[in-house]
Amino acid sequence: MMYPSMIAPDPPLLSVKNLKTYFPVKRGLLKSHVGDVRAVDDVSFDIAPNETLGLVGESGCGKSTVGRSILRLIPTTSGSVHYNGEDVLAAPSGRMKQLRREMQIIFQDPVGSLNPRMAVGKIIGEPMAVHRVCPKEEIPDRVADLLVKVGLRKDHAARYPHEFSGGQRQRIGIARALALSPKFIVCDEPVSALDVSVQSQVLNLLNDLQDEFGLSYLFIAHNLAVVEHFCDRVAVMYLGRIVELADRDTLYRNPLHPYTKALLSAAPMPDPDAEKRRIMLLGDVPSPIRLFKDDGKADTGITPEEQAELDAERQPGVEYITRHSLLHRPDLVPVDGEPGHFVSPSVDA
Ligand SMILES: Nc1ncnc2c1ncn2[C@@H]1O[C@H](COP(=O)(O)OP(=O)(O)OP(=O)(O)O)[C@@H](O)[C@H]1O
Repeated sequence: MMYPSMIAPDPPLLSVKNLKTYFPVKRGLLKSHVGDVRAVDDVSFDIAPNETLGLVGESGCGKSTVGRSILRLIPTTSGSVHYNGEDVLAAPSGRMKQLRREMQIIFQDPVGSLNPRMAVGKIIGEPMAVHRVCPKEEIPDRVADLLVKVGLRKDHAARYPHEFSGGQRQRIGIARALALSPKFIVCDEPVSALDVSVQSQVLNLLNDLQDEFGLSYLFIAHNLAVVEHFCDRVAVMYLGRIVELADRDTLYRNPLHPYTKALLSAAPMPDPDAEKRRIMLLGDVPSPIRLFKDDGKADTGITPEEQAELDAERQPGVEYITRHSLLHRPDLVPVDGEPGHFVSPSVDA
């Protein structure tokens, strides 16, 4: 199988190969196993030192599950994750604790992810104490330095999360992620819950911190416009699989997968001169439990009545793609003449 990884400079900091994370679906009194939600279904990519890879797709396509699987916050089904050449998924618990210092996460919801009963200084200082990164008495100074680095004040350490705005809370979340001097951070929709004006400030902060500390990011977002100025490469995810991967400029200039085209068509882009074809996605995302029939063909799951309903939504001048028609193979094929550009072939219904 062809891996999109080949384009990241060697050796990569993070290498994900054929990652699968399925959640069992259990039904009935006996809780029998009736199938699996294939949240992540054969995903491969690399991230180079100092690089940002964007992972983009609609809600439920499996982006967060990829991030959590890499950090071993949830169990994976199969595949491998290597960090600096080391097998993360097979690391014994003692080693995993050390690896966690280097691999961190910033969550979407700065409110829910900060303990409301802890002062900010404790929230940021606690990981330092647990991992014994320095003598205890040095922790307050380190916390103060981090607060200033993320654009807050030293005296904010004594305050509680509810005393801050959404953007400030996300800065606290970022300071907490930086507390252990990581090299790799999963940024899981870090600006989605923030006002647009605040979003760019937090993105600028993440950019500056990347330069200062040589960080690599897996940047998860549902909005292609957000990742446009932030990511070096972008992977587009649909139904547990990557359907297209390319460096940022290539992807925005020449999107090839119909799903990427539809996402770009829906995203508000800053270039008013660019003539944009309107492409809309129709219908629900198919269930990730059962995507294929026994003969290997795509299970579109659409009845003639549902098809008629979808047809009724159509407007003139707009190209429509039904989400059910977007099932695709897990392998990515290189695009001729565009190094580093990979796209997955569709599965015939
Ligand atoms: N713990 C779980 N148990 C069962 N199913 C789960 C679990 N976590 C996620 N899923 C399912 O896995 C699929 C992928 O979810 P995931 O949260 O990774 O998607 P996402 O792209 O990050 O979406 P969002 O942006 O809404 O978080 C969804 O169908 C979701 O319902």
